[in-house]
Amino acid sequence: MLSGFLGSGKSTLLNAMLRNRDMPPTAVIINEFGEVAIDHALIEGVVDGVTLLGSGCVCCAVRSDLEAALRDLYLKHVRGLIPPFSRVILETTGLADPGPVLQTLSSRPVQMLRYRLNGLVTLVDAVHGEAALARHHEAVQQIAMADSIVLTKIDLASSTDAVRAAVHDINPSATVLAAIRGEIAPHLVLAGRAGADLGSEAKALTNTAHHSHGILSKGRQFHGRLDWEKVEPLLRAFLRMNGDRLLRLKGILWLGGVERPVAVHAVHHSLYPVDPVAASVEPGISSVVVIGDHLDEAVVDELMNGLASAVEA
Ligand SMILES: Nc1nc2c(ncn2[C@@H]2O[C@H](COP(=O)(O)OP(=O)(O)OP(=O)(O)O)[C@@H](O)[C@H]2O)c(=O)[nH]1
Repeated sequence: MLSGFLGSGKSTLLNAMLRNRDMPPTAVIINEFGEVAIDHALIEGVVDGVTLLGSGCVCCAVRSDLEAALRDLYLKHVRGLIPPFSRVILETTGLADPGPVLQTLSSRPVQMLRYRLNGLVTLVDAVHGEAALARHHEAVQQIAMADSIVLTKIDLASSTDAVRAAVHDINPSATVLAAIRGEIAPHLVLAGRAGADLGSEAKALTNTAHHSHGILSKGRQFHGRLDWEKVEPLLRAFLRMNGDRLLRLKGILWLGGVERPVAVHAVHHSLYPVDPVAASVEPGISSVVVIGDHLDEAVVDELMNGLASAVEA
C-alpha cells in the first residue's frame, strides 16, 4: 500500500517503478479523490489489469469497493483474463487516514482471496512535508503507520535533515529511503515489513517512548515463550479499550507449543491472524511495538506488563 500526502509524488514513483525492468509483475489499484482519473491516464498503457476505484475516498465510503476490486482482480487472474501478477500496489488518495484501508487489506475476506499485506510505504515530500505535518493530521498518521518512508523531491531541498528528524520523531522504526523523480530500486520499496528489524526497534523503544505530533511509539522485548491463551485475551481487551487510538501493534512472538516465531499485527480494533515469520529473528526473544495516536503511555505499559506475565515459566 502506497500512501503520501497530496502531491508528495505517489504517481511519479509508481510510474517509475512500473517502467523499471526489475519490477515483478504487478497489478495496480488506484483510489482517487475527485472526478477526473488523472493518475489512471498516466498509468494506462504501462501495465495491464489496472483497476480504478470510483471517485471518493477509499478509506470511508468506498471501502467495500476496495474489496470488490481485489476480488475482481483475483477472479480475472484465475480465469487467465489478465497477465499473471505477483503483487498489487494500492495507491491511496493523499487525504486518506491509512487505518481503515490497512484494516480492509488485512481482513479475512481479502486474505481468503490469497492476498497478504506486504506493508505500507509512505512518501514524504522533502520540501513541503513538514508543513503538511503541522497542518494535516492525516499526514502524521500516514507516517506513523508506515513500514517504510520514501523521501521525495530531495533534488529540490537544500537539506533533508529537518524532515528526516520529523519523520524519525513520529515513527522511529520506519526504514527511510529517498528517491528523485521516483528513481529508486523497486526491491527497496517493496521490502515492506520484511525490511523491518522489529527486535532492535522494540529494544530501542523500551525505555524511551517517542512522542511527537500526538503519536506515541513504545516497545518491549520478552525473554522466553509466551502463552497465547493469555496473550490473545490481553490483546483483545487492549484493542477493545484503545482501538480508536491504536494505529498499529506489531509483534514477533515465540509461543509455547509453536516451533517457529509468529508475527502478530493489529490496526485499530482488528487483530489479524498470526503468521509464521519468514525472516530470521533472535531465538527466544519476542518483541512488541505499539504505535498510537493520543494513546496513554500508562495503558501501553499495562499491556506490556501483562504480556511479560504471559511468559511461560
Ligand atoms: N523535482 C522533483 N519533482 C518531483 C519529484 N517527485 C514528484 N515530483 C513532481 O511533483 C508533482 C506531484 O507529483 P505526483 O506524482 O503527481 O504526486 P502525487 O502524490 O501522486 O499527487 P496526488 O495524486 O495529488 O496526491 C509532479 O509535478 C511531479 O513531477 C522529485 O523527486 N523531484
